[in-house]
Amino acid sequence: MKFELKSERVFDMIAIGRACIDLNATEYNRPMEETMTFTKYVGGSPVNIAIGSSKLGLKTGFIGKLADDQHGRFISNYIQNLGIDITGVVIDQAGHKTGLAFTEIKSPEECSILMYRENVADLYLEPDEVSEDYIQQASALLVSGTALSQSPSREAILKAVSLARKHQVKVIFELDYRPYTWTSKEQTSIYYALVAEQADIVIGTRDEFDILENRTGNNEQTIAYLFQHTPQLIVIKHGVEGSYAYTRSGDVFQSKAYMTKVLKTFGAGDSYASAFLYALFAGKDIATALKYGSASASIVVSKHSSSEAMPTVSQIEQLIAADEIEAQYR
Ligand SMILES: Nc1ncnc2c1ncn2[C@@H]1O[C@H](COP(=O)(O)OP(=O)(O)O)[C@@H](O)[C@H]1O
Ligand SMILES: O=C(O)C[C@@H](O)[C@H](O)C(=O)COP(=O)(O)O
Repeated sequence: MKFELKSERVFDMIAIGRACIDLNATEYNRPMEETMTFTKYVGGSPVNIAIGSSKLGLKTGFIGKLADDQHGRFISNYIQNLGIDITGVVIDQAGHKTGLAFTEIKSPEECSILMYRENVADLYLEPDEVSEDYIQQASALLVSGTALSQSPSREAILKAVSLARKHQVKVIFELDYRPYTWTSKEQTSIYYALVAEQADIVIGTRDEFDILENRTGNNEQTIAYLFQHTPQLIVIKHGVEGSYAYTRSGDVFQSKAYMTKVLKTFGAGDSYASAFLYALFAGKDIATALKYGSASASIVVSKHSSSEAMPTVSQIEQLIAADEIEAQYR
């Protein structure tokens, strides 16, 4: 079964939200207190997904506010060099800073992120900086949940979603829950529900869907709730236990995670989303798209970064093919 995402537009997908800096511990397998050097990468879930999709061949754009500083210019140059359209990028004029994420890699199982997100430029995107002309040039708009955490970014996102719906641009909502940017779970749930109920595709981990629903639930309860509204496709990830896709027509698809030598666990979600969406755009069926997402995540968790490590189509296909051959001998 397929899910039609592609339409004849200038861009396949425009992502909206944050573009920041990841500083990943260079000496890993130790606590951050003992880490002396960090390697710099572009980071931030929505821009990571744009980077991954662009690397796989999607025509991608990005809407977001960047700080008018060295980090902002690094991000802008990096994504432009990858072929991501930056027409929708706005440069902050009020002295706000680029968000930083220091990542601690204590062991492959024990990773954490220390985020510096006070007065970050991305959360100052104004509604009037979101262009209707730009959004209508895309087949799909990818929205990050974190961008709903504060005004004026919150209103900018709500405007983008409403413009997308007006112009039949498919809305993909990546829940991307980062607790430190929110005041309360109650508040998160209200804004998450507002966008999830208007989205075509909702992607998140089981824990993130619990945040959306403000309860500890299960996948059956989630789909019963969301299919009363606009969503057509719901993807629920369960970490190493694999992931599920549910369609409004009642089909359920499942993919296992592809086991690998894990270096760190972060980056899994963004690489998963970019390859899953790429596969849908490429006309693959949903079951195959789940494999692409899972294989892509497996590749990224074995590497040091989230953005730079995003795989190519052939790396993903080789991993899936190798696993299928191996399965014959299991
Ligand atoms: N340790 C792992 N090894 C291989 N694949 C993994 C691992 N952890 C996650 N994945 C893959 O990445 C996907 C997303 O991971 P998950 O942890 O659920 O998302 P997030 O990074 O958004 O929290 C999973 O469905 C799985 O396919
Ligand atoms: O999203 C951020 O601001 C930080 C990311 O760049 C970081 O690499 C990360 O946490 C990736 O998250 P995940 O893909 O959801 O694991």
